[in-house]
Amino acid sequence: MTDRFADQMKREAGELGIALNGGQLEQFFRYYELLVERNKVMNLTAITEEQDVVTKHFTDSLSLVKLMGTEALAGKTLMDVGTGAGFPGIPLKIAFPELKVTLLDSLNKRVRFLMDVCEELGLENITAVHGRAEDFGRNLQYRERFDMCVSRAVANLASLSEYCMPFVKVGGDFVPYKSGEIEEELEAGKRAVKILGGEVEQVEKFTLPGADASRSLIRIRKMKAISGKYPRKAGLPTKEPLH
Ligand SMILES: C[S@@+](CC[C@H](N)C(=O)[O-])C[C@H]1O[C@@H](n2cnc3c(N)ncnc32)[C@H](O)[C@@H]1O
Repeated sequence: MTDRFADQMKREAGELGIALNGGQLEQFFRYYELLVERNKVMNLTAITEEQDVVTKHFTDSLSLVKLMGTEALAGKTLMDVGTGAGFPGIPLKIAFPELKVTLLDSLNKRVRFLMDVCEELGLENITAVHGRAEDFGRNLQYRERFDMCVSRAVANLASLSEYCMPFVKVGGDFVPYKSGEIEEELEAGKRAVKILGGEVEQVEKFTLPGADASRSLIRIRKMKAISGKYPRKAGLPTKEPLH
């Protein structure tokens, strides 16, 4: 691991109130190496420059603590829908080893990559599963079983809520990671959130170190059990978003 990598990772995590030890820094660096290596043969990410990976993938993923704090994450169950190359789920798992994480993606090649990463990094209590959120959300092994569901760069709020809310226990939280101006999307998605038993509780806007682009985390609390009608069959949440 280079000093530059360790310094940047430590500094940016530190600014979030997360103290990473040497083993965790090694895990982040190995993850970065695997990402770049495997990206040569499969499409995992457009961001490959070391400093950008740290800020735009790792630190961005860890920003969940801005909303939830660090204490609230210990020992919780977390579902990451449409995790792709593992964001935000894997950085959260590295930083908070006691989290119990499930990574879900509809592209099997990516899921195999995630399994390799978990094995290489020696991560425990984390599983990567292949399938669509609309199907898993109906499976009783996953339905309303998680304290938290997170998702980054997968769909607009209305569609994404139908993907994610079914996984969250009553009293738990769904937290979408969003970029840019979100007011319109929030307005358009509010009704879907309500239909699915949720309530928008807080919006945390922030910028990443050294960047101007606006990022947002939305905390949506699950207030009541979801109707058996949802999620609708695969494809419908994006084709005909609830409104
Ligand atoms: C743009 S990528 C984002 C990946 C990662 N969350 C990130 O922020 O880098 C979107 C991912 O969502 C997955 N995806 C899209 N629709 C899905 C669905 N209905 N169920 C599960 N995964 C889905 C895709 O396969 C893809 O890997």
